[in-house]
Amino acid sequence: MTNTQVSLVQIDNYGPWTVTPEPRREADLQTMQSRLYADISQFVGNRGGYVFFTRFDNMIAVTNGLTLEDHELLQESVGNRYPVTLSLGVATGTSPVQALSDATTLVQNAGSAQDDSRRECLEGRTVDEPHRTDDDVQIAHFDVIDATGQYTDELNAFDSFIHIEQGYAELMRHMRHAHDSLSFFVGGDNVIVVCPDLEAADYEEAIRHVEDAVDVELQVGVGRGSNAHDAGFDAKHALETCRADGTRVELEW
Ligand SMILES: Nc1nc2c(ncn2[C@@H]2O[C@H](COP(=O)(O)OP(=O)(O)OP(=O)(O)O)[C@@H](O)[C@H]2O)c(=O)[nH]1
Repeated sequence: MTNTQVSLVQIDNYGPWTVTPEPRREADLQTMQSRLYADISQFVGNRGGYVFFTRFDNMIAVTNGLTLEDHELLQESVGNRYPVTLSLGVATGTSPVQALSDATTLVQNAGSAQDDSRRECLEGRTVDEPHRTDDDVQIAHFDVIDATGQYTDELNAFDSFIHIEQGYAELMRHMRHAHDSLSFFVGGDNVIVVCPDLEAADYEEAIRHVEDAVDVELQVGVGRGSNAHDAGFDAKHALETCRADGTRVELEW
């Protein structure tokens, strides 16, 4: 059974910082946000986790395998190298949505996102040995079938983007409300979904739902593992099987 460890990463007091002493140049904010995301992705990824940029000021990570000491080191390292600091909430559970909700509550209870006195809080708990198992994390990797032929090579780049984003928006809402899962756009036509214990029929239903609602055709590979990388890597292999065999749903276990 899944036991997903989810970390909420929130930049402390970021809103006020972006306009103090006066509004900062947008390109500088975009550069800082994307470098911070890249750094956190490398730190978490080197330890087997995934982090998603989400809203950039709030990022969501799957951190099975990372300890609270790892989280502290991330805070220290970012605090030493960036003009902003991070607060972190960590929670675990069979439902990724519930785990994220608990992680969020921990950060919210420590203070407002725009409270100057709340800095570098670290709240929560991790899944530690001997409780870790090979199916703690379930990752589904969705992509749009033949996005290149349907959109990229056919429409202007912005209209392609609208189609892809519509598919993403419908999938993320449906997976959140019908299947207790967290979906994240990761570039191109790809969406990575952090799931509880779902079965092939659940993914088939979700794909049908998106096609009926917004006419975007998806395929999905699904993997399980003790951390996000292991589960996500199996999901990528399963997606390759979809591409090779023309199937819509492949589970790699
Ligand atoms: N983040 C991420 N992006 C990917 C991955 N694979 C493909 N992409 C992106 O998706 C875009 C489209 O690639 P594909 O999904 O292979 O192309 P397609 O035309 O949809 O073809 P099929 O998937 O075979 O139906 C690429 O340009 C990349 O931007 C992946 O594993 N991770």
